[in-house]
Amino acid sequence: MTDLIDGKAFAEGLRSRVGELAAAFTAQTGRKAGLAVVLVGEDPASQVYVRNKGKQTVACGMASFEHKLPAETSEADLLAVVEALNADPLVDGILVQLPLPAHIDEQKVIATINPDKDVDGFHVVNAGRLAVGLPGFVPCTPLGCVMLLKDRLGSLSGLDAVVIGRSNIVGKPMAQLLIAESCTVTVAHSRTKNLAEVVRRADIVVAAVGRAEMVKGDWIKPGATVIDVGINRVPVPASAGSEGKTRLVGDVDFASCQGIAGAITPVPGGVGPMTIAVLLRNTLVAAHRNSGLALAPDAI
Ligand SMILES: Nc1nc(=O)c2c([nH]1)NC[C@@H]1CN(c3ccc(C(=O)N[C@@H](CCC(=O)O)C(=O)O)cc3)C=[N+]21
Ligand SMILES: [Mg+2]
Repeated sequence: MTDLIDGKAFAEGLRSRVGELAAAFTAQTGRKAGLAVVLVGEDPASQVYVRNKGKQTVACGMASFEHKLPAETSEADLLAVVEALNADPLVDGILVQLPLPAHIDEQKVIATINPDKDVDGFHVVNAGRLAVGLPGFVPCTPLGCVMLLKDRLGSLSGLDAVVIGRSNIVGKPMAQLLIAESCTVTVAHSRTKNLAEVVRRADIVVAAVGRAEMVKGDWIKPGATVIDVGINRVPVPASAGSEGKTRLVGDVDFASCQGIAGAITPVPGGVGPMTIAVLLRNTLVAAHRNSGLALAPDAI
């Protein structure tokens, strides 16, 4: 039997703890913890995420500041918005929605965010802190994955983990976090030889390649825990009334893992909701640090 890892339910629990601590923060400081989200352009998927983030931020008792800028916004104007948010004492966390339009240098924008407001954990200072084991902000998706893994497995020490994907946003920080949990970590990617065989060694598989249903059930060691980070919108197979319809699938072929994996995250309802919940958690941590207030490291 393959268990379902219910990321949606876990994320709800995390958000309710964040909500309680956010209320305590407001009682202590007389203000709400604040998250600013900057969206450049009109990408429909990005608009959905930004709207969900805004709603969940408010539902947790935090302040949401949304900055929607036209697709033609110049890099200089975007940098000026980020600098204004850096200087705003009501803004604890800043998220600039990626990807940005092609005429804007993403690295330059990320480098402009104050690392202590970088709740995405994308700034090189936070990547460096993670790499050397200093406290800092950890990217939300991989941190959410580790929370789900520890909830399922307890200690991860000594387990073989294979991360498929080497992005700065998921694959690399995921590998760092799993090393910190004392896993034996392999980072596989599009050039990996014998990928199926490499994945077959894993007790933990984290799929973050961005290719719909690429990881097949016969790549999975029986009983392994499978975390699917992929969010791919694919056309629904042709049938009456299905024209133009799409559905979300992960990077893992979910159906073929049934009866083989010990546990698997679904898409939707797995890692996605955790990403937003961890973002709110990081924002609350930022609010405490930036106000000089203590928050126990294991409080959330
Ligand atoms: N600076 C920045 N930080 C991000 O964290 C960031 C970003 N840019 N750009 C876009 C990606 C994508 N992302 C998701 C968040 C939640 C879901 C999520 O909640 N997904 C739901 C389904 C949502 C749906 O139906 O489309 C689920 O998996 O159940 C998905 C994707 C954050 N991102
Ligand atoms: Mg890759």
